[in-house]
Amino acid sequence: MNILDRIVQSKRREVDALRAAGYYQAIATVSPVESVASMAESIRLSPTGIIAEFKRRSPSRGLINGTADVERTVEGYASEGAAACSVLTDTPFFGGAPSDLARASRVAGRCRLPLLRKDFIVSREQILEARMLGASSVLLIASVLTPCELADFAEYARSIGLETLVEIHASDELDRVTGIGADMIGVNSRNLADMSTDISHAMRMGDEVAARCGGAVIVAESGIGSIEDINNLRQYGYSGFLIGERFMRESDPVHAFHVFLTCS
Ligand SMILES: O=C(O)c1ccccc1NCC(=O)[C@H](O)[C@H](O)COP(=O)(O)O
Repeated sequence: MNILDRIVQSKRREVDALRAAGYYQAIATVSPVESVASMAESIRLSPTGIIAEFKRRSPSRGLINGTADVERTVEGYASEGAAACSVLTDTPFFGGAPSDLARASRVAGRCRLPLLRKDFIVSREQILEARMLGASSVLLIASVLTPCELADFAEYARSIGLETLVEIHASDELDRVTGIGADMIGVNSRNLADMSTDISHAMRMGDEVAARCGGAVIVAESGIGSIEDINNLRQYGYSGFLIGERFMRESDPVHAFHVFLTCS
């Protein structure tokens, strides 16, 4: 069992427990946070295309940043030119929480910054929760969902005003994601079998994804470390760039973002 299988197994248990405790019924009665701008459109119009991620820890790196404040970081990412922010809401593996998304959405709403709920979605309830907490999009990971679940979750997200970033790693997953109306297709350069990250993986897949994406925004995910990486990825059809560790590993992620844009 690789790390993704372990995370998804744990997530299914977590969702079952929350359902049994009546949590999802309770949040369905709350008024949703006003929805913010389209993430796909924001990436298309953005000079940077960067989706800056708030990630405290990860299975591959352990603790990355135990002190950064989510509101201050999201506000700073927005003012430095991020096209969108990704907020990890998984607790056991990434040290995040749904409350991080709620806090991020307070500042994101003010600066019209789209937020991605970055989690391991295995049920419609998590998608509704994302909407209630102020996300404008959710991540759907193709390899952990059946074709029916993938199509159903994409349709459900759309029906409640959320966009989808549908993630693949290998080109044989492309067949499953074309035709479900994904707003964005992400290619994750992290190999979850051995945790290695190599952005040339995204480069190799770029042309094929671009040819078959049906107009979706194409996002390169993981392992991006410099503006040069971004410029290289752009040559292969990418216009969105999901970056976490490069910023979060510094004590001041906003300053790291600024330096990345101006000095790398
Ligand atoms: O980051 C991990 O170790 C990880 C392990 C298992 C599943 C997912 C994982 N990461 C999620 C991501 O996709 C990244 O947070 C995101 O692409 C940003 O990557 P990076 O810039 O390399 O932090």
